[in-house]
Amino acid sequence: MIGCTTWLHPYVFYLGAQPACKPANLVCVGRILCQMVPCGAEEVDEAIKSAHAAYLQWRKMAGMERARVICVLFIKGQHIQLPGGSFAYTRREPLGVCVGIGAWNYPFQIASWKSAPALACGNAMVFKPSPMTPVTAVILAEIYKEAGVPDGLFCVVQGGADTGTLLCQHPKVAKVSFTGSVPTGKKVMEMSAKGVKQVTLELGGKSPLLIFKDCELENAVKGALMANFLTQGEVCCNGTRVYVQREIMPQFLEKVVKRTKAIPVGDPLLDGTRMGALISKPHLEKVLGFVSQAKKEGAKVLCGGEPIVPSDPNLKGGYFMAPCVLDNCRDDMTCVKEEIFGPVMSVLPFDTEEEVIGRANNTTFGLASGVFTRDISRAHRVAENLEAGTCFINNYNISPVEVPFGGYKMSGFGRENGQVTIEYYSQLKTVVVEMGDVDSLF
Ligand SMILES: NC(=O)c1ccc[n+]([C@@H]2O[C@H](COP(=O)([O-])OP(=O)(O)OC[C@H]3O[C@@H](n4cnc5c(N)ncnc54)[C@H](O)[C@@H]3O)[C@@H](O)[C@H]2O)c1
Ligand SMILES: NCCCC=O
Repeated sequence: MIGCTTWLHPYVFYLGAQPACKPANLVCVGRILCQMVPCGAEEVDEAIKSAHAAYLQWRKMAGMERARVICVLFIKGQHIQLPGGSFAYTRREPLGVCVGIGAWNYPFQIASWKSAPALACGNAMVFKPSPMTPVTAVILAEIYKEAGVPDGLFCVVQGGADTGTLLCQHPKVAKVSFTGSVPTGKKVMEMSAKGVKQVTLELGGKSPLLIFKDCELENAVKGALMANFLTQGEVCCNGTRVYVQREIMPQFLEKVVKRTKAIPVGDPLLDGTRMGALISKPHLEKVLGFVSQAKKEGAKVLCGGEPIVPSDPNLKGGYFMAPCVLDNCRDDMTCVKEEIFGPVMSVLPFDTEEEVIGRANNTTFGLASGVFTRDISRAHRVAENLEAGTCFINNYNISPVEVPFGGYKMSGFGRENGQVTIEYYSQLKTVVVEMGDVDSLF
């Protein structure tokens, strides 16, 4: 299998174990979508070697040539004039074989956000999806192959922590781009440090959303729902700490609860559905555990927070829950401090701008943030003062690929998307050119 675009060990992957079933259904109702055996040291080594062989050809191609198969961003160096007509220039060169390790919540998007800029900059990539979502990275490999990406340049290896460890420790790997939780991110950074490999870390969050009394309330309510319930709340940058200025709290809660109760939960392949099942039974139990803990600590459940069985008998056994709004929250509660990664919104009152900024920043995370206000000066002042990699003004969870995305503090470093990504998938070579004689001291 060396040299193929998709790294599929014959014993690794059984796609379509139940071909009559729709994938989303299979995930929803807990039936088997596919089975796989994790890649071990031998397969990981073969995948990296095949990626390296492809890289040696790919790196020599001009951007225009690579653009025939992948839409290449403008990659350019600088010209620097020196005394006496001499000059220097810089070249942006690829790093080599990059590793991508993905989380389960946005499996196709994560694989694309990492591999597309990596390949565009002239690198190869070996990608390991989460064992919870092994399929879509393979589909991406097939798309690349169809587009003309050379064999071996984008390889998919399957597996969990052990396979991820082998990838991070492999001496031929130049960079690891990781998306996942903070504890795993720390391990990835530690392993990469031993080999002095570059790292990008896209980690978890507990982002604040600030709603001022001068906001357009309907938009703020819609924004709060987008910030909490998109993709069942399994979104790293969700604004799950919703700070609402005290004067508008009653109206806000009434509207937010009414809309939350009306969210259609069920089969995500149906047009009318707005929320599907959570990723797994243990994850559902973990999210429900956060709701129980919140109640014990004094929060009031205004709606949701319990498992639900949709009326469609095909969905029985799926990991569905009713989206939840928690009132009476305080900053010291577990539901306000920890990432829940499910459809649970914690609402907290505030009085002044200064106070709420201090509270919003009082966290080790710093992935995203949001503010709803009609006051343009306040909006930009708040955006400047919030310690987060993104601040959404009068909306939430907008992530087009043209716009850089990434964290502050323990939410990670490095950026994905936008022109700046080039800096994270290339290295700068300086070439100094002497136009006169050598002025030697010796
Ligand atoms: N910032 C972002 O862009 C972003 C995007 C999506 C998800 N996330 C975060 O991801 C988390 C949820 O995803 P998860 O549960 O899959 O995270 P996770 O950390 O458990 O796993 C992420 C990936 O790391 C692999 N892995 C586990 N142990 C490893 C090890 N020791 N060495 C190398 N690889 C290892 C896993 O197999 C998986 O592929 C949440 O915290 C969420 O906020 C962040
Ligand atoms: N909006 C992109 C979020 C990816 C993280 O979960």
